[in-house]
Amino acid sequence: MDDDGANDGDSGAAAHPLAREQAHLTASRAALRAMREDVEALDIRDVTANWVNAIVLQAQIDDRIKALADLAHTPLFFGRLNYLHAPGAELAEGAEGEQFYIGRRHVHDADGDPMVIDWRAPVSQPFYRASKNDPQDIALRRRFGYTGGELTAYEDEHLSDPSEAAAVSKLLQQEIERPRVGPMRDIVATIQPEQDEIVRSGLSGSVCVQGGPGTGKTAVGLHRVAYLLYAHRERLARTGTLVIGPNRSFLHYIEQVLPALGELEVKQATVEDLVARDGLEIRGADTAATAVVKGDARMAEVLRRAVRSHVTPPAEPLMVVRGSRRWRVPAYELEEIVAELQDRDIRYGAARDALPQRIAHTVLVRMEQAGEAPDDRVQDAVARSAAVKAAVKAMWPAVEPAKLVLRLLSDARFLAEHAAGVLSEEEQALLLWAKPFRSVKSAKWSAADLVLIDEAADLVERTHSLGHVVLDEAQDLSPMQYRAVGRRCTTGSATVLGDLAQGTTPWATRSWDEALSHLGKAEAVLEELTAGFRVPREVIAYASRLLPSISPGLAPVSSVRETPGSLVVAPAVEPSELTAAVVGACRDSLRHEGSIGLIAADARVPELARALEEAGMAYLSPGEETTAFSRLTLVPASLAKGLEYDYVVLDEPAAIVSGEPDERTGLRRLYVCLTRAVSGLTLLHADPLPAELV
Ligand SMILES: Nc1ncnc2c1ncn2[C@@H]1O[C@H](COP(=O)(O)OP(=O)(O)OP(=O)(O)O)[C@@H](O)[C@H]1O
Repeated sequence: MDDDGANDGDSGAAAHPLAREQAHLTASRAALRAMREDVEALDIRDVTANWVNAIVLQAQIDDRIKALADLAHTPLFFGRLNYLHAPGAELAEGAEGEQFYIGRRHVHDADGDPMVIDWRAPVSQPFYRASKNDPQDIALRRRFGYTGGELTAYEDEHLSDPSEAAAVSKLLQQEIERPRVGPMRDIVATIQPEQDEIVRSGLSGSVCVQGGPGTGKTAVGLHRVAYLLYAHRERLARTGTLVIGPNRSFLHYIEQVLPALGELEVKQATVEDLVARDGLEIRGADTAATAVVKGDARMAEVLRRAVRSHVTPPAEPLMVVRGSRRWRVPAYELEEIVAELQDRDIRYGAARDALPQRIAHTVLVRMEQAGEAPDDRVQDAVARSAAVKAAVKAMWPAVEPAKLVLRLLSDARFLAEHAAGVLSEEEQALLLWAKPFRSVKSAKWSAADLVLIDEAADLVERTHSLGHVVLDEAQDLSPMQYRAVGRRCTTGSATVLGDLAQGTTPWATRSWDEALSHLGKAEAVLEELTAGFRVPREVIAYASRLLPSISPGLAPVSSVRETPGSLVVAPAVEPSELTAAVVGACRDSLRHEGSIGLIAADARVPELARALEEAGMAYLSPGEETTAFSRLTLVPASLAKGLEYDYVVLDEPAAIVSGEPDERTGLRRLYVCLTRAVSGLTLLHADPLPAELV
């Protein structure tokens, strides 16, 4: 057999393929070390003009050194491709094939020849996409297996050999099934073809991915950012990228993935972070009914009208005095200027800034007509004169966004004036505070209020737009929140990830078309992921019983994990015995390798926390990293979304359902909780299980 035929064997013989691959790994590591040493040896004393430059340059060098680190437990390369012909070369008869090792980052030798190719490079793409049906000029695809940082196995596919049957890769399966501990990790070695298409889709277009639990949406979103930064590094360094997730614990859970891929610059935030304003804290909460109205896209029209209502046509002519002369601009001319600015598609604040010069220009025209020869300085002086300033203030006063929203929520007449024909009287009543607040500072703003203020702020002054935004768990956003995210990528593109069946807010997304239009990305391409990488087949089948009630029409996930015995539904116990039974189930689960999540209705969490403490079992909060000391996390149902654990113990499903304002939301919350397990789910209950599950 040749180089590519044999599989495992002893690495003693230098000629053995495995030994040769190990030697390439050793050489690549040495080359990476040399690259790092080159950077470390840079002496910037002579090239920087001042200390600011020096600090900036040194920071860049430090980042580069960090990026060149060789992490002992992350394989430097995980695959190899042998092309039939040299890629890019004319596919002429006799053109030579080439061989590439695919890894997390580019490594070259002292001559600059590549030893490892970045997974994001175009030549790496067939590693993810080529198949027997479409070999993409690949003769051999080799996957490497590692044990504790050592290269110990490999597996070959001869994609262009018609005599070899297509087979499921064992190494791939093992990698997918590796137990989970700690934060989320990257999936560069095993990105699937349908995922890769999303990861590598172009920067100019937006993509929306509908996918059931565990289909890799979050993973795909993060790898897409890494890919875009590789393919469009300069542009995105200028314009910026952002990943938006539902809450802090989720962001903690995913925050390691991009740095592990060498990308340190990507910001992560919640929607609340985006709309946060200095000096305004969230101290209030809305009822569901009020929050629904505040999150409705029609609020944008109410705000638009309210902002524009500040423009008042002039009642009197304007008189500007210069030296011994007085210049008069009649009211109708001022009105024309105002009308012209109102018709233009510019922000309220920008129009206000333009107004003094417009008025001054009119005065200048008059001066010229009278035979004077005023220059730009005269125009500036007129624009800055007290008379013009006063006129501008009267016609186009400054609008403070928070004050405007304060007034809308406190002043029934002001609200009615701008909501007439847009919101019903009942809806207006829901918006008004029972006891109005006096000032922006003392008001108990809710999360939805800050989104309204953000919308108002954008009417006054254009929000800064980024180059690319990834929006995860999008299904929970209100239309007004979609707008808030959308204005942060007006000039860029977006990747929207979500699952309609996991929407647990009263305003949850009903259709992606609708959501994308609120986001301002109606042209986004809708993709669907259906292969599940997290939840074992038995467990996802059980959870999918809820689908007809929570999201009719959505196809169930088909799991790639065959784990017999992964689902245990314990018989009902007496209510007084439930907590003890749950603690016992946690103890049993801890006998397995990996992380354990105890998920319970929020209201049950304090009691379970006490019981765990009494039993002497240490536990973590969601998003906290598992340690040698504790692998058990106590998860309130409201924070379970997006997270995963090897083994999940699920406490009292009926309480999770009844913990939500309505039954559909309750069942959706339960669906989220049922789909967090990678290897096993144990369900304990005293109350009857929801009928939909039985
Ligand atoms: N191609 C893959 N190879 C290996 N593991 C994968 C692959 N795709 C996804 N996974 C793993 O499957 C798990 C679920 O992925 P992820 O959290 O991205 O799913 P999701 O669709 O966002 O789920 P949810 O809807 O529950 O938030 C993660 O552990 C992820 O690393």
